[in-house]
Amino acid sequence: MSVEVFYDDDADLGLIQGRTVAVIGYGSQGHAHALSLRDSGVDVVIGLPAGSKSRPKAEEQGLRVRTPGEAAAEADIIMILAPDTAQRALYTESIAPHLAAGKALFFGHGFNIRYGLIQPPADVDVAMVAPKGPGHLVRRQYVDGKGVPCLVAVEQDASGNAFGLALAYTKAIGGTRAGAIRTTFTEETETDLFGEQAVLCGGAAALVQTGFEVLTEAGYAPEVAYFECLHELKLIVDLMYEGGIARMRYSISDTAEYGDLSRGPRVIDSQVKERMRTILGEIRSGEFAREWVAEDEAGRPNFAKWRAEGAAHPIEETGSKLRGMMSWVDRPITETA
Ligand SMILES: NC(=O)C1=CN([C@@H]2O[C@H](COP(=O)(O)OP(=O)(O)OC[C@H]3O[C@@H](n4cnc5c(N)ncnc54)[C@H](OP(=O)(O)O)[C@@H]3O)[C@@H](O)[C@H]2O)C=CC1
Ligand SMILES: CC[C@](O)(C(C)=O)C(=O)O
Ligand SMILES: [Mg+2]
Ligand SMILES: [Mg+2]
Repeated sequence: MSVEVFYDDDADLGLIQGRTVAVIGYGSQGHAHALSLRDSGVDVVIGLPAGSKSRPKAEEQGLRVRTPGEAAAEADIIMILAPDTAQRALYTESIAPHLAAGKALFFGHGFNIRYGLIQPPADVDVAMVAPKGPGHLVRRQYVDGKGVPCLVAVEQDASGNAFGLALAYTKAIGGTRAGAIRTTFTEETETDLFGEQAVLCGGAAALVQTGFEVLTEAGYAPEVAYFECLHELKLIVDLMYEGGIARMRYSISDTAEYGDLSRGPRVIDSQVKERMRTILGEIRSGEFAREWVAEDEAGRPNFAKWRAEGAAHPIEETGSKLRGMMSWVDRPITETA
C-alpha cells in the first residue's frame, strides 16, 4: 500500500491516559469517542451548551458534562465533534479563550481548518482523528474488541509529538486495532466532500430517484420500480462492500452482468465524469465551502427547500408503504452503549 498504516503496537496509550480530553458534542461521533476514551482509562469531560438535548444522554452514562467553555478550560486535549457549521462560532466563543501553549485541538473532519474558518494559535497541536464509519459503528466495534479504521492527520505540530498523541487517541477509540492511515487535513476534507457529493449521497440519491422516475413515467408500478431502483441497491452494495465490484459481478446473473458492463458506462459517461471533475474543482477552490457557509448564515433557505422537495418525491411515499410490509426494515438506529 502506498499509504502509511499504524496499528496498536505503533501507538502509546500512555501519552493520553494521564490527560483530560474534552469531547465537545455528544452526537454520532461524540458519544462513541467519549465512551471509548473513558473505557480506555482517559479522563473525559463533555462540552455541551446548557440547553442541549444530548446532555441527559451523556449524564446517563456517568460522564461529567460542562459547558463547552468550561470543558475546554479544564482539558489538555479538546476534540471538536459538534456539527461542522457550528464549529467556527463555538471555537471563537468557547474554545479559543481557553487555549494555551501545550494544549491540543483535535477534529473529526478537516472542513474548518482546510477552509481557514478556524485559525488556532501556533503554540497548540492541531490534529485530526476521523473514523471512516458512523459513530454508532465506531462504538460497537470498540465494545466488541475491534475497531473502525481512522484517518489521522497533523496540521500543526507545536509539541513535536502531535502525531504520537493523535495515534494514542486513535488507539483509545479502537481505531488502531483496524489501522490508522496517515493523511492530511486537505486530503481528508476534499475526498470526504467529493465522496458524499458525487458518489455516496448526492450521486447515489439522484441515480435512485432518476431510475424510479424513468420507470414510473413509462407506466410501471411505483412499487415494482421501488424494489428495482432502491430496495435492491442494498443487496448490491453489500456485495461490493464485502468483496468489491468483482464480487458483486460474481454473484449476479450473467444477464445482469452483461447489462452492467454494456449499459453502465452509457449511464455514467464521460460527461458525468467531467461534471464530477467540476464538482471536485469547486471543493478544491473553496467555492463549495463559501457557498455552504453563506447558505448556513442565511438560515439555510435552499437547504430547507431542497430537503422538502426530496421528502415529497413520490419514491418516499411508495417506500414508506412498502417498508411497512417488511418487518425487518425500519428498525430505529439505537445506541449500543
Ligand atoms: N456522523 C458521522 O458518521 C461522521 C462525522 N464526522 C465528523 O464528526 C463531527 C461531528 O459530526 P456528528 O457526530 O455527525 O454530529 P451530530 O450532529 O451527530 O452531533 C452533534 C453534537 O454536537 C452538539 N452541538 C450542537 N451545537 C453545538 C455547539 N454549539 N456546541 C457544542 N455542541 C454542540 C449536538 O447537541 P444537540 O444534541 O443538542 O444538538 C450533538 O450532541 C463533524 O465534524 C463531522 O463531519 C466524521 C466522520 C463520520
Ligand atoms: C458520507 C457522509 C459523511 O461524510 C460520513 C458519514 O462519512 C458525513 O459527512 O456524514
Ligand atoms: Mg465521510
Ligand atoms: Mg462528510
